[in-house]
Amino acid sequence: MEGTILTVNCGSSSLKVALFDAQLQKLASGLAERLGKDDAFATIKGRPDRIELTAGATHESALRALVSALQDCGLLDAPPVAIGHRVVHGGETFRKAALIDEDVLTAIEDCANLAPLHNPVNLAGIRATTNLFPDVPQVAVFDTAFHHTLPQKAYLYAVPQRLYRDWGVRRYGFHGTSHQFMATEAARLLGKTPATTSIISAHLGNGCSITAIRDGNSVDTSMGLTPLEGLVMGTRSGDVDPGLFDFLANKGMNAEEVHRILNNESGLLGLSGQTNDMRALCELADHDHEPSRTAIDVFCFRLARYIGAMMASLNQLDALVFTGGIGENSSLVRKKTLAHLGLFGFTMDEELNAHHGSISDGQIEGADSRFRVLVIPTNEELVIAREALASATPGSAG
Ligand SMILES: Nc1ncnc2c1ncn2[C@@H]1O[C@H](COP(=O)(O)OP(=O)(O)O)[C@@H](O)[C@H]1O
Ligand SMILES: CC(=O)OP(=O)(O)O
Ligand SMILES: [Mg+2]
Repeated sequence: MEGTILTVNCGSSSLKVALFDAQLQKLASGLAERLGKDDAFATIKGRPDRIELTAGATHESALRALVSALQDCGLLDAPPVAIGHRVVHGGETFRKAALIDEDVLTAIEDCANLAPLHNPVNLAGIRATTNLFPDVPQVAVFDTAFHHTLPQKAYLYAVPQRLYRDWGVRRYGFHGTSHQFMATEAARLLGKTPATTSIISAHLGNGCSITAIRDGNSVDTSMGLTPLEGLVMGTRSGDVDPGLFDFLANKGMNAEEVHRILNNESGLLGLSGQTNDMRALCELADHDHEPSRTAIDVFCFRLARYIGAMMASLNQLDALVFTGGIGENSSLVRKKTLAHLGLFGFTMDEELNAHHGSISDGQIEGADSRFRVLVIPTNEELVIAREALASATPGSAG
């Protein structure tokens, strides 16, 4: 079949789009940043000129500008055949991608109280593309869907069960499209099928999460009710003692302030006092900036602890996989993390770790390692495009 598939990933102040052909080859991608601010702008990858956006540009106006830039490139002369949207929280309602109609929109709205930072902007993106392309099928692809196989022992918090029954308080997990892609890619690289492959997938981007995947199914993951739990992230704390809330309340802080500290001012940024950007932190650490070293140490140690914890959910481990901007690019983070895991039998090949980019199979473990360790670039957009095509035009996608 012919035609293109547009994918849309709306973040709080950014918007990422990608365009694929019907064979799921990427044709173009674009990014709008600093939305809502005076200096909002957009770019199409590979093109030097910035697309100026009006001050305070919304997701809708940015999307319109990016679509018209794609049209100027001759890539979107006809409307796409399907549009896939990343939707962060699908609660317990969505176990797979859903073709968007009024009921689905209402259900996504209902999940918004579980992800107040993410779902409302995801909905804004859906409304924007609906206005631009009213006749094109739109598909919601949920971060949480891949984790619907979590067993109860992994998703229940040890709090009164009525919190789960009445309000849906449980662990959901996120970054599902990336973890799912890792399961498929790792199986391919190992010459196996996903259904018989068990991995630990570490997605380390601005948001970070780790998932134990047993025979292709998510069986434990580090993020919980919201994308705040678990690993140290760019600006999010990950795990803290829940007693901290009390403590800060007694210091006079309200819920909003505590939320801001833990979501926006913590993680690598909070520890280093400088930046949430791992690349910049590595440079600072090279120049003996002690707080940056500390930030990297805490990040890697937390990650190593979680890798250990994920082993409890598996009965075999075919590979530990690193992905996301940090996982794919930071040899230092991989090295420091694996250094904590000698007792499990992990070893690393320094050369392979430093130069994995030139090696197509992604291998970085040492010859004597008990387990394979792989570096695999993630491709959430491809998963979204594939799901969108499959849901919008059943029978056409492989
Ligand atoms: N060469 C590199 N070395 C270390 N960190 C890197 C490198 N390249 C990118 N990163 C880090 O990856 C993170 C962004 O990851 P990415 O997956 O692109 O984020 P997002 O979650 O927004 O998609 C940033 O912390 C960035 O500094
Ligand atoms: C759910 C989540 O953490 O997403 P991101 O990594 O895009 O912030
Ligand atoms: Mg990314």
